[in-house]
Amino acid sequence: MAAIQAENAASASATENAPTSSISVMVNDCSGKMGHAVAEAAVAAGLNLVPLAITGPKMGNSRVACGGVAVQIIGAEERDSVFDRVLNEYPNVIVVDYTLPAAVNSNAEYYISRGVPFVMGTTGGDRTKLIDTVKKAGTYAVIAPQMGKQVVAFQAAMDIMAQNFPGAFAGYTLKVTESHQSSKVDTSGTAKAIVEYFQKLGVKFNVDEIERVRDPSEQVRRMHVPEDYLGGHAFHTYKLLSPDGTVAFEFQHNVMGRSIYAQGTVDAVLFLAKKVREGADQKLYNMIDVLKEGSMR
Ligand SMILES: NC(=O)c1ccc[n+]([C@@H]2O[C@H](COP(=O)([O-])OP(=O)(O)OC[C@H]3O[C@@H](n4cnc5c(N)ncnc54)[C@H](O)[C@@H]3O)[C@@H](O)[C@H]2O)c1
Ligand SMILES: O=C(O)C1=N[C@H](C(=O)O)CCC1
Repeated sequence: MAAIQAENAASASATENAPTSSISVMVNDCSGKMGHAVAEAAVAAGLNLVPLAITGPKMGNSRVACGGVAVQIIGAEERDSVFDRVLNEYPNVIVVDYTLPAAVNSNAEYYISRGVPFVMGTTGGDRTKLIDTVKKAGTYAVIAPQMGKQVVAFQAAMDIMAQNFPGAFAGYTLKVTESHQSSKVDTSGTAKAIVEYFQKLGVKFNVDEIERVRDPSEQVRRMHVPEDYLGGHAFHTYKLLSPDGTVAFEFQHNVMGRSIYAQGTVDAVLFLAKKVREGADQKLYNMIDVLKEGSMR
């Protein structure tokens, strides 16, 4: 730990005067694709990146550079000792979780047990249990399957339409197609969230009907994903058709790379740090709450 801290002291000086350097953030797992993007964005924004992170069980014992900060990656089986060290060194730490669906609920329960505020960007798991557990614990958290601010704005527009015009599209059919990098193990959490709005609008559709495209050649040929982004993209198309086939709607949001999510996650961390400092009554937030606060960079 001392060696890593010494190595990071030099790079930390670059962010010494950053207005946000007082906010310490631990990104689990910054050796993963999204976690690494967030860690780099956090350092670039002047946050104090904790040089320790948790990865999958028995997958630790490595180091990863994030924006010039060397982070020691330790397996989840050692999380108690890791958090003992982190909480001693960074008592006001905020944790960011970009792990895997299988870890969502247990990781959230662990952060709650250690009393740390967290931003849960990982999708999947038992979302009802996740929300209920955090609500019951009263832990400060931002939980969202989509951290890209502009996509969240689209989500909010869908939410407003569903709240104001429930049943407006009753009888319409819906086709949802999502394409992500072939390594993505779950169905798009964003698509699942958007489907809930269409359901409130009266459309009969189940998340099991969402078409997942994961084959790279099909993604290039059919979805027109640029080859450079086959390893990191999120293309979503929603097609609505009236019962008599004479009225059609199509909504799309296509993201290449991970920058939009990384920037949104940093906004979520800054937002949550403010709520913790203020001792806000509300503890559990989503990304629409972050957008509504308006204090985004
Ligand atoms: N909210 C958003 O805007 C958003 C954006 C992108 C990705 N995601 C979600 O983030 C998650 C990760 O995506 P990715 O592309 O980075 O995947 P990835 O496979 O590249 O990274 C996942 C990492 O989690 C680690 N891990 C597994 N179990 C763990 C555990 N118990 N504790 C700690 N770490 C563990 C793995 O070792 C791996 O390094 C997915 O659920 C994805 O849907 C959300
Ligand atoms: O790359 C991913 O994985 C993404 N996951 C989120 C989802 O499942 O909706 C957000 C988009 C990218």
